[in-house]
Amino acid sequence: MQIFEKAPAKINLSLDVLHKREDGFHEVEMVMTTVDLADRIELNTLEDGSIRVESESRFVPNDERNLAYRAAKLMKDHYSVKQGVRIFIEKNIPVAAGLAGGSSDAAAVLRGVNRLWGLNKSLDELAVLGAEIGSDVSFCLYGGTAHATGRGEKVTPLPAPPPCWVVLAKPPLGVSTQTVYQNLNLADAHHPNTNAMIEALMDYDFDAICAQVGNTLEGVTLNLHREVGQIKEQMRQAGADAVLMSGSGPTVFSLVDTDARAQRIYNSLKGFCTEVYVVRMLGYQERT
Ligand SMILES: C[C@](O)(CO)[C@H](O)COP(=O)(O)OP(=O)(O)OC[C@H]1O[C@@H](n2ccc(N)nc2=O)[C@H](O)[C@@H]1O
Ligand SMILES: Nc1ncnc2c1ncn2[C@@H]1O[C@H](COP(=O)(O)OP(=O)(O)OP(=O)(O)O)[C@@H](O)[C@H]1O
Repeated sequence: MQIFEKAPAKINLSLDVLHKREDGFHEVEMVMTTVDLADRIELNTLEDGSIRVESESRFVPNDERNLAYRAAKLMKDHYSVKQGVRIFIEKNIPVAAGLAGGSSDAAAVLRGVNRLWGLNKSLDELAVLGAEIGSDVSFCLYGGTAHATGRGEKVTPLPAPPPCWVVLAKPPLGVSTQTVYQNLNLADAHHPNTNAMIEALMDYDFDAICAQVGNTLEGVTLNLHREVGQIKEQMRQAGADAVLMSGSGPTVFSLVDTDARAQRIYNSLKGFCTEVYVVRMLGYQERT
């Protein structure tokens, strides 16, 4: 049997870090949404019980370090499944970019092997397993737009934002999420107003959403990599309605409500960094 799953990237419209916890993770409060830049996952049953990962991308590991492999292994062990799976990842989301590419691949594999192996588990049950793989995996399982708390694994759905264009630009460098959290000094960090962002979504108010974007981790990555600030400035000058770094970075996104301005921002960045995308906000839950 063969099935396909779509694994969309996420952006953090709002990311607040509250405090460091006893377990080393940080308590966060985030508003996240999916965008139409996605990896494509192909799954085939392997009757010999093995798990294999393949990708044409040279940036992703093809062994147990791959989050997609870990997702399949977790499902196989947890539900005592005899069959195996070949996972092919068509990698379209930039790696180590702050767009949750690996987490979304893992979530797609959880959903996919659930179907492939006929397990019929609920998304809520899969989300509990997903949290063992990474903090963003639970959100990626549901997709859409959501409020995420805890270390990111407690997910409550929110209404989709009004349709708009999202321009994504990643400078040619990767960022380790762990390093960014380690370098965060909460005493002088910026804290976005999460409640105001949730209200803006409830009101379906694009201007209010743009006014409320904010990310506590942005200052850390800006200090580490000046390219992030340069991209932000370039996007602002080209007419973006809102500009923010996603997750721990280094990808910066802008929100724009006309395609002409989205194109202008895209053109202004093309000479500056090679990985630039103009995509739609998905907002609602996207499957397969
Ligand atoms: C930056 C975000 O992507 C925003 O959506 C997430 O907070 C990070 O999610 P993720 O990449 O799935 O992160 P994980 O794989 O769970 O954790 C990677 C590392 O980031 C740090 N980490 C992550 C999440 C969190 N709430 N607090 C943390 O301090 C920890 O040092 C952890 O070892
Ligand atoms: N399927 C995968 N796709 C991409 N990276 C993977 C995958 N599996 C493991 N990795 C490893 O995970 C690391 C982080 O990659 P990823 O693209 O998920 O980062 P990210 O977008 O910054 O994630 P987040 O936004 O959740 O912090 C990379 O160094 C990569 O080697």
